[in-house]
Amino acid sequence: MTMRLDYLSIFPGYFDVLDISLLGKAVDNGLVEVHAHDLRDWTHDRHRTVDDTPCGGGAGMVMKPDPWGEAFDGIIGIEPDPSVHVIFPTPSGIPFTQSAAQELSTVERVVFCCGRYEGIDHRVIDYARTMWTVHELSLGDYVLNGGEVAALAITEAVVRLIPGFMGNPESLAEESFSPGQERLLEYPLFTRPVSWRGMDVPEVLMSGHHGRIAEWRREESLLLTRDRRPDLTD
Ligand SMILES: N#Cc1c(-c2ccc3cc[nH]c3c2)n[nH]c1N
Repeated sequence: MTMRLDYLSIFPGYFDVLDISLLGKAVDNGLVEVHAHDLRDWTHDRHRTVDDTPCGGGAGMVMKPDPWGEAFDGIIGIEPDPSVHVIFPTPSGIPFTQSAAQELSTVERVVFCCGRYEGIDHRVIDYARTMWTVHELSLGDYVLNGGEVAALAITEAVVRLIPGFMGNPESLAEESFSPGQERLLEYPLFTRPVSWRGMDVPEVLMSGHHGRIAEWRREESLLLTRDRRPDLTD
């Protein structure tokens, strides 16, 4: 399966980075197909206007619905298709989680709508919900200036789960938040040299005793999770 990823933004250059590193390899291997679009290509005035003042007053500007609608028509089409997943990164969205990444990794087409200013006219989201499967997702409780960075983070979390992307799929199984990990944070990692600036790798990890190593790692995960993410232990 090839996953097609579209990005709608007034800063499409943000997505040039998708041509490098592992993601670039996924593109070369035909696992993903990436298309970034400049929302201003669907404006018709001299200034290529995409924003206007908010109805009801308030600070900042709101993204006009017209360019989004015409971009949808051009990029996705005018017929409803629930197999297309449209993602609106937004601070008011549902927290993005590993399980959401897992679900999205099986989808064939994802369109990211990256807002700027104070956000996008709500009718754009309402319209998208009549046509496609819509996800309003938040990366976390902090404020970004737009949806592009969130779209990149969601992309990386999703694409790495596509079968065939990771050289060694077993490495996915032990990561924090992986299914079956009891929602435990990953244990501390070490590699050579065994001694570095007066600090040694824990002896148990050099013992070759797999049972004790597994026990040490689980205990470390439990301690870390209890200390940093007690919410995961509920
Ligand atoms: N996802 C997400 C976000 C955002 C975000 C997303 C889109 C826009 C458009 C204008 N400002 C934005 C902030 N802030 N914090 C998050 N976790």
